[in-house]
Amino acid sequence: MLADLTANSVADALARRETKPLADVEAAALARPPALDALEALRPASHIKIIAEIKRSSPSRGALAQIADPAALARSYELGGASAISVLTEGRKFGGSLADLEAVRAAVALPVLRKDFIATPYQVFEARAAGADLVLLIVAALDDTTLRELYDLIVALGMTPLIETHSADELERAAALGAQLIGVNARDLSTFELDRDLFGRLADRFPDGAVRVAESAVLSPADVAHYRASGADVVLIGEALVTGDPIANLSAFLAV
Ligand SMILES: O=C(O)c1ccccc1NCC(=O)[C@H](O)[C@H](O)COP(=O)(O)O
Repeated sequence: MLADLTANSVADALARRETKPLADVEAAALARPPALDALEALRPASHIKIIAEIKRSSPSRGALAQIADPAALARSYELGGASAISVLTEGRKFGGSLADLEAVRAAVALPVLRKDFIATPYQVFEARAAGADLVLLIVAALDDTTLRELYDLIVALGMTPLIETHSADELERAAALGAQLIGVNARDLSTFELDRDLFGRLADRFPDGAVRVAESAVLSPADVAHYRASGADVVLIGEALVTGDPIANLSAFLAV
């Protein structure tokens, strides 16, 4: 499933490239004001930090929320105390787009993450051209050569890579990159199974100094407290924020 999601995202990017050649997207990326310092925004603090996600639907849960105005939702997230915004830009299964990312970028002063199945430099340039400050790279979807190439390109463009893992081996590959922002996704992206204890089992394998992000499966303040007690600096939350009152939920999650 992860392989299909990635192949589809790459195919969609190739189709966009027909009308927007790489040189144009690269020029647009370089013309953007500098990316915001996401590492500073997410650095460990005395309280948990939250990356709040714009997520309309997903392969595991189907339709979640219409989100007619992603910019308005992002403003609510900012008002509610989120430290960064994640925008799912994949169109087929998540109902997202680069237009969502651009709208969110224009609406908030927080760092914005492009969350997609990134496997080509073109997609990285697209992210910067749309105003992203962070780009997700999923270790399980990439060989080491591609992972290194994309990681270096994200950094060269002034953005921060968020390196997503789901096992001890993948954490080692993230550490070998020199990654400073590393996530453990509780969701197995092939089976969709959720394991809220995975983060805790891997927490002591993060490289020294890396910001530790627990991704997925937060439905209640107790889930945030569980991740925090296991060593998370940051949690990334989608479903619980798009299906409830975002400001009230953020407030409850930040109070743990
Ligand atoms: O959410 C899914 O079903 C999914 C399936 C396959 C690949 C990726 C998927 N989601 C991306 C994410 O990692 C989540 O949107 C994100 O971590 C937030 O998760 P949640 O709070 O559980 O909505």
